[in-house]
Amino acid sequence: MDMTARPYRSVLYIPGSKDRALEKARSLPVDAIIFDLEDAVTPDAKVDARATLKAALGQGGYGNRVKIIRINGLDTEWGAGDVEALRDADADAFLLPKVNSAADVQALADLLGNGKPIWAMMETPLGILNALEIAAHPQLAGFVAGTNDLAKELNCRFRADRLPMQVALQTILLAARSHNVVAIDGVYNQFKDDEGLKVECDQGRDLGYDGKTLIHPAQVDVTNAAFAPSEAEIELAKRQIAAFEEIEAAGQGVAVVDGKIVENLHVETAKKALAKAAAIAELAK
Ligand SMILES: CC(C)(COP(=O)(O)OP(=O)(O)OC[C@H]1O[C@@H](n2cnc3c(N)ncnc32)[C@H](O)[C@@H]1OP(=O)(O)O)[C@@H](O)C(=O)NCCC(=O)NCCSC(=O)C[C@H](O)C(=O)O
Ligand SMILES: [Mg+2]
Repeated sequence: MDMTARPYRSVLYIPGSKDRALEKARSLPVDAIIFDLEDAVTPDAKVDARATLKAALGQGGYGNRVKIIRINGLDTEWGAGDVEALRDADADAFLLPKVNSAADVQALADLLGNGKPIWAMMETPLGILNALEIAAHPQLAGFVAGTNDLAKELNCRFRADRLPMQVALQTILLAARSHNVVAIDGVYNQFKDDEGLKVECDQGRDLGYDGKTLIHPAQVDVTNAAFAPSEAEIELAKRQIAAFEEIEAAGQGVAVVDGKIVENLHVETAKKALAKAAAIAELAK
């Protein structure tokens, strides 16, 4: 299931129980929203949150943002009820927490029964080790790294360079790219620290992630900028394409731009960057 043909720079979690946040998100320049029924909602608010969220989605106003509902795990007392209550809601995908295997994805697919795209939280050691089979599930369209749960499960420390997470982050990405699945990086918990957020965004972008999950509106601008092609990247892409076209017309296969070779594959990357910039500009209209 291909949901990759659009930007996912910023993916904001909104507690499904909070009217004010559900309202606020209608005006935020995020590419996608995760309407959360899991960790952002306390147990005593979980049942009521279903109706709150269904009403907000029914009311609409989220424009071209991708709408993803994160349900509670199917092994909890709320998971199946979440699906029952929201199966027909106006959402683009359902996000399942703590996915360990393709069988977990299939269990949600069976419950949904409507073929809706499924996204998986990648946040357990077993889930990471089974990333490839999870990505291969025909209904699976997106991965979200759950770096808080992963840190808890691994018993690793939070570090600015996320060294203990690298194997997991890269495994998620390898599996996603093997099966045309969207890959979104985990949250940055210190939501008032723009500098630290930028460092982590840049690392996620360097690794190849499509975007980052956010917990607060203050994180949107830094993230959108980090996951968009920069002016310099756009300018370079245009020069690479032009240079390659020129040498190709002369019957050659390798151009040189700024002292570096440019071959067919680099042109593909350059064209992708321009297409992404155009898609971002289109979203802003
Ligand atoms: C972190 C927060 C609890 C902070 O809330 P608060 O103190 O209310 O923030 P502000 O007063 O600064 O809010 C300013 C305005 O912005 C709105 N707001 C705040 N957060 C959001 C949001 N996420 N989406 C939309 N709007 C939001 C407030 O309503 C204020 O609006 P206004 O009144 O008009 O000025 C809070 O930000 C929060 O609850 N964030 C979400 C936390 C969350 O979703 N957690 C679960 C996801 S993270 C996770 O589970 C990761 C994964 O599973 C893993 O394992 O890693
Ligand atoms: Mg989690």
